[in-house]
Amino acid sequence: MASINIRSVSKTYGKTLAVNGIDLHVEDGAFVVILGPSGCGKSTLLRMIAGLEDITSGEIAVDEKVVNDLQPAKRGCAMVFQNYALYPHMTVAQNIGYALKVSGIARRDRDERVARIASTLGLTHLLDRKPSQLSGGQRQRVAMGRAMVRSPGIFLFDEPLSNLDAQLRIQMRLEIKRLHRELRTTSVFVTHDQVEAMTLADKLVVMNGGRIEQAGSPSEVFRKPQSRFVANFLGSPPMNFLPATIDGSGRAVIGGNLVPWPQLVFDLPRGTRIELAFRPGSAVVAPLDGASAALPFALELTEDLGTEHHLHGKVAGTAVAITLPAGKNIPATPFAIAIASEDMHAFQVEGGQRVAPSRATPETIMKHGAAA
Ligand SMILES: Nc1ncnc2c1ncn2[C@@H]1O[C@H](COP(=O)(O)OP(=O)(O)OP(=O)(O)O)[C@@H](O)[C@H]1O
Repeated sequence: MASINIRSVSKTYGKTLAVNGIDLHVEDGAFVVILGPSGCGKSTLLRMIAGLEDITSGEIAVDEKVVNDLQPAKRGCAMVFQNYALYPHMTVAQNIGYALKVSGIARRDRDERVARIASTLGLTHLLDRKPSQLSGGQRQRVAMGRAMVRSPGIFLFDEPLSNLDAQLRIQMRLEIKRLHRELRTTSVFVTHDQVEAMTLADKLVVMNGGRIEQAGSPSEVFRKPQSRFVANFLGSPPMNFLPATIDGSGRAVIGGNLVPWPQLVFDLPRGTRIELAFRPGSAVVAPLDGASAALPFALELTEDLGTEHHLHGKVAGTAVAITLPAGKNIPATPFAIAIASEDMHAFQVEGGQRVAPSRATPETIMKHGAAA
């Protein structure tokens, strides 16, 4: 096993800045997932760790040894690709054992190791088949076996599940999780699938435009997104964003009305444009009586998904979607939606950074008025 230290790493292709000053520490035995939209630089970063791309500036160290100029084979990394990259003319056993053969390991040792790995991955009965005689999931397992056979210090996964159908994806995801629990090999896994990222990661790294937007435990990143980009990227259905303006006393105004949360006082100049944001599942139906901390909701459309209802409508002219558990009654009359103040996030329009309300004290509530 090994740790990885990435320090101020950048990569340019001609005029394209693919990776822009990344700092990242991957602890020994950790499972780090790099998540981001297409083109954000995640594969380039992974390929630089593997040694398949030169580093334009900065350094990458494995166990504190700088590997910038080290050949891929000497870095102790094994990579699993999206397209499996199996040798079509070799059997499963030969594919898995190839790296051992090349490095001169004796036949008996080789067979033993291949048999052990095949058994771990449930491939024993397929050892004599060629890749063309395997399903997508089986091929992916062979690719994993080929990576595991050299007992690398680091596994690098480049979207390994994206060619599989939905059911197989879930199955392989669980298998990768089980294998990591068993082997504890330091792993870096690149994906644009947020469910994969949330379920596999010890540490989740969200990338955008060649930079890290946020890194932390999946629940921390989900619960406390540090930027509008992260807030919008994680969660399905996505977060709702309500444009608001800060008034002279630090309170947010939406559609000409003061928001009904006295706790939400921001240390921002009057006129600053922000967005208040909440997850669809954070809202509950409330009476439209003006007494509760709730926003009037103009319902337009309801979708019944069996386990939950999706309610689409508007709050002060902005499209909003909320989810309610199946079995909850949807009022026929106009209603409001209530959201706990701690479930409300706020982001500056300028730059998209998270803004925290200044600490609400009884004095601030007295000063600004308890509108709730
Ligand atoms: N060999 C190359 N030559 C020129 N530009 C490249 C090369 N490889 C990648 N890029 C560019 O670098 C940026 C990052 O690409 P990269 O493949 O790392 O993104 P990604 O996040 O892995 O995307 P995807 O999820 O689509 O694979 C993109 O703008 C891409 O077009």
